[in-house]
Amino acid sequence: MKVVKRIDEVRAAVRQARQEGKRIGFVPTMGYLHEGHLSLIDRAREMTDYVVMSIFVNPLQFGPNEDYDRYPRDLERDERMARQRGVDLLFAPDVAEMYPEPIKTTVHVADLSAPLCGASRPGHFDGVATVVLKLFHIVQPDYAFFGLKDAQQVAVVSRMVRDLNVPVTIVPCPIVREADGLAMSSRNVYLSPEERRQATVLYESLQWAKEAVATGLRDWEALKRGVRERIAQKPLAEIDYVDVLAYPDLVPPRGVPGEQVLIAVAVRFGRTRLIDNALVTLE
Ligand SMILES: Nc1ncnc2c1ncn2[C@@H]1O[C@H](COP(=O)(O)OP(=O)(O)OP(=O)(O)O)[C@@H](O)[C@H]1O
Ligand SMILES: CC(C)(CO)[C@@H](O)C(=O)[O-]
Ligand code: BAL
Repeated sequence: MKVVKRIDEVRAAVRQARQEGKRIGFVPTMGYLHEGHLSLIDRAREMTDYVVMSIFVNPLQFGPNEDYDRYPRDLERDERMARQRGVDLLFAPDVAEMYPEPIKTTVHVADLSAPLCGASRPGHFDGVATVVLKLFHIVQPDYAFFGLKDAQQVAVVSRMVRDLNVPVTIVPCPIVREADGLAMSSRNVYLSPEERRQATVLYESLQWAKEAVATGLRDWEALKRGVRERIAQKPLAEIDYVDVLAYPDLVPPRGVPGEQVLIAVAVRFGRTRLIDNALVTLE
């Protein structure tokens, strides 16, 4: 595995791989890798011949009172894990390489950026869309792999790619969970042992909601209430949002057969904000 910090080094390595006839796969991350990230590498290796991973904690997508400064970072460990899992090129730029001057051009994906995490983190998805488009232009991948743990991010990035004719195929990948159901996340390391125990309520309440929809519940307010009540039973949990929206348009569901419905939650435990979701296709 080659590790590079500069954009021109990425371009040279990818040009070479392409000349060798290889299909390019791309896995963008913010690092502090776990099995969720590594599952994206596995998928990329199945579908492509040359896997590029980026590790960049993007300041543009963090609000002023969020955890940019304390976001967990360990590049040495990440390098080891990425190499072991079969990444070909690891791109780990610093902020000055990605943003050499204050950025004047940003990407805003209307409507899809507004609800859910967009409402609690104003400007977040503009920061995500902007850095992802920059990374796509730097790497020029054929396929890019994103986890459905960030289902809204998948919707935003897919729409950006469609609207702006970016020549890349977005591959959404399933959520990887701990044995007790908690979705893997770099932020899980912030949790105290007691918070970690109570955090399983996200998955448990989503499982209940999935089951309720499968057995015919179509009253979305009642569904949200049920999820909220379950989460509220945990004393350390503070709900940010519980929402039910059609996917990927993120509008109120019509409740018709074949429609995909996203049940999404964000919950704070102390200073740690966790997200999780379930996608169900209506019968
Ligand atoms: N548990 C998971 N299962 C599948 N994909 C995941 C999982 N966690 C993260 N990903 C995906 O990995 C990519 C990089 O995400 P990121 O580096 O933000 O990791 P993260 O663990 O989600 O961090 P955080 O939860 O702190 O935002 C994204 O496409 C994200 O959806
Ligand atoms: C896609 C991404 C790497 C952009 O910074 C980030 O939002 C993430 O890790 O999901
Ligand atoms: N996984 C989304 C990155 C963030 O929380 O900023």
